[in-house]
Amino acid sequence: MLLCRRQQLLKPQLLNPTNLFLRRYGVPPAVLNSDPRLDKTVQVTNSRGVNIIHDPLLSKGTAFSIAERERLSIRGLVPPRCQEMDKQLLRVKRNLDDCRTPLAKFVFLAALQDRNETLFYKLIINHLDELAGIIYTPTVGLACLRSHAIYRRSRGMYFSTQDRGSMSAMVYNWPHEEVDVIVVTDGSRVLGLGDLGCNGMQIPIGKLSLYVAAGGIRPRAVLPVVLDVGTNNQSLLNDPLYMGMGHPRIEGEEYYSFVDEWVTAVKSRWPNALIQFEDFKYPHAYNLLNKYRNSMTCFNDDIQSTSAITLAGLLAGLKARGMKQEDLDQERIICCGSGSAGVGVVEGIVDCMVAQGRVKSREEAYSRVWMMDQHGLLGNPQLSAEAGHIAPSNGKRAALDELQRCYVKKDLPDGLTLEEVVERVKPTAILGLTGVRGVFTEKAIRTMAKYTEKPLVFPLSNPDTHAECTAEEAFKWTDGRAIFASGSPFEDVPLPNGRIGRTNQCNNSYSFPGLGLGITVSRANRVTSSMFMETARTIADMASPSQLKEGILFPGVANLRDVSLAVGTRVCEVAYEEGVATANLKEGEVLSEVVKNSMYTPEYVPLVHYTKY
Ligand SMILES: NC(=O)C1=CN([C@@H]2O[C@H](COP(=O)(O)OP(=O)(O)OC[C@H]3O[C@@H](n4cnc5c(N)ncnc54)[C@H](O)[C@@H]3O)[C@@H](O)[C@H]2O)C=CC1
Ligand SMILES: CC(=O)C(=O)O
Ligand SMILES: [Mg+2]
Repeated sequence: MLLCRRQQLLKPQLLNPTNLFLRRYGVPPAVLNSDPRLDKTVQVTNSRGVNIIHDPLLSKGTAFSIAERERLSIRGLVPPRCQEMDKQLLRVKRNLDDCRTPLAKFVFLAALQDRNETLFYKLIINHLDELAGIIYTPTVGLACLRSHAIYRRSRGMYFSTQDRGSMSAMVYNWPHEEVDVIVVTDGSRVLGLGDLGCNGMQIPIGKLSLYVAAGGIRPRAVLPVVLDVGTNNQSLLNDPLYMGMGHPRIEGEEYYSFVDEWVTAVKSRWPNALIQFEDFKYPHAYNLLNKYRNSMTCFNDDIQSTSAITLAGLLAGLKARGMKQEDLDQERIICCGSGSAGVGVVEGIVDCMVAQGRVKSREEAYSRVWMMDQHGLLGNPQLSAEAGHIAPSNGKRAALDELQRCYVKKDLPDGLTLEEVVERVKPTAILGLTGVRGVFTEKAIRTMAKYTEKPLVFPLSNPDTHAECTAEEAFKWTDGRAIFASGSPFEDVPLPNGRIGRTNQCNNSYSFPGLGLGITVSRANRVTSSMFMETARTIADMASPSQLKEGILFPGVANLRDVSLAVGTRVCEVAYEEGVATANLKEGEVLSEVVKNSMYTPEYVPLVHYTKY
């Protein structure tokens, strides 16, 4: 009886039972097979009435058709006029524009996401340029700082120290069977803002909103997670509104076995899900990546996808100066910050130089990069002593790890200041991954500009208040000659000669949505290094010659969906080339079309009620 009724409502298109429909709507194979006419242009639910209105994945607000209201028992529960999405968009945009501060906009958008995800994503996609800076950096940073104060409704899952021993049961509390992408943080290094404990939840939420809006992952297939292992942030611990565990962070073996329990639990329910590690402090970030990268589908965003976009910036920067991508070995690069992101970025650069074959060895590639940390240059302490002064780093710097040691400059004194290094090295590019405002000093940048016609100045730390310098400073100190890219958005800068100093956003938001798209479409069982290098190359090729001439390295944020499609397609190809793809391609299928067609677009589809008795 029910099936007959349902059949009347469905479009008469034949579907292959193995297609995405199964995954998208959670219809059991038995049902699908009994009704081959089901089409992905309908959504099946076992909810009814007010439960539909209050489910953000199903709700259409005022847009339910009269037929839907009838068959879903929601007649009278919404205002009488059936208003389509265009009217709703008008209303929410007006309301949004009335919000006075970025944080108020953030709260408004979060509430919209909690009411109606389809409308939320439509709004975000239509205004990506304007709204990426609200749901993502810089405003998401502020939202993390204030998360305990602006809390309205829970989103995602929290696993805390009081959940040890229960995680494999807890994962079944998540209401959705299908999870494609999980972004997980322990809140230990949130952007450049430090340890924010479970307030860090806003970061996985924001990242996953971009996974959906830019990468076309389905909203019901994403899961934001916080691992609450305590916090060392005393002001949060003292705050009566703080919602996380009220103890200092657990460390060492206790910490790693906690994460291990979570990984095991998640893999037991969603063995194919991609896990993105996000904003874990150093060295946990590396230790976790190294522990899990060869046994499951995971990557670390700060280490690996930041490396992809920064490499893309450098490769495009070469072209913007009339050189070729293959000339990367011609660069002299100072990297301020030798933590997770810094080391990840320089390793990606070295990998690329080696792959290009212009350097004879990895060691030769290391020689093109000068690494600094808060104690100055990673150099030779012996030379500092011989020069008669104690290296500023002496006794203060923790022992360098294996990767950091590769970048130590034996021919330069340890602990040299940035200005001293710039004077000696005459860099062509300077990268900031310190999380500290003002690290790029006027003297350092002016000196750099003395020796380099078009210096690449990349203050990549987030949010904008923690950038190593501002766009205005970079252009002023280089007489408008800088090629500028920052982690958080900066406005273009009008220059005295009437030209415009173009700013670029060099943020992993250009890389991770496409990576996730390619990985999930190919069902890759591993995330390989080539995926990141190919992501870089793909993005580096996207700016037009006229844009490059103006100093524009990437398509604007408004084009993130196109960037993700291009990256997703290339990553998918790499997955098949390297034999890590597990999804079967059908004869004659064109990969770019498969990827494109799999991308979620926020549209209302007819809702169908179905319960299996
Ligand atoms: N644009 C983007 O896509 C991304 C940007 N980032 C940003 O990078 C920053 C760092 O992130 P992580 O590497 O994960 O942090 P981290 O804590 O692992 O590393 C920070 C590094 O900066 C160094 N440092 C601190 N003060 C310094 C100073 N005055 N001079 C030179 N070095 C100094 C520290 O010694 C440490 O090596 C954060 O602000 C984050 O927002 C991170 C990932 C992606
Ligand atoms: C963008 C990013 O992942 C970060 O700043 O940590
Ligand atoms: Mg991050």
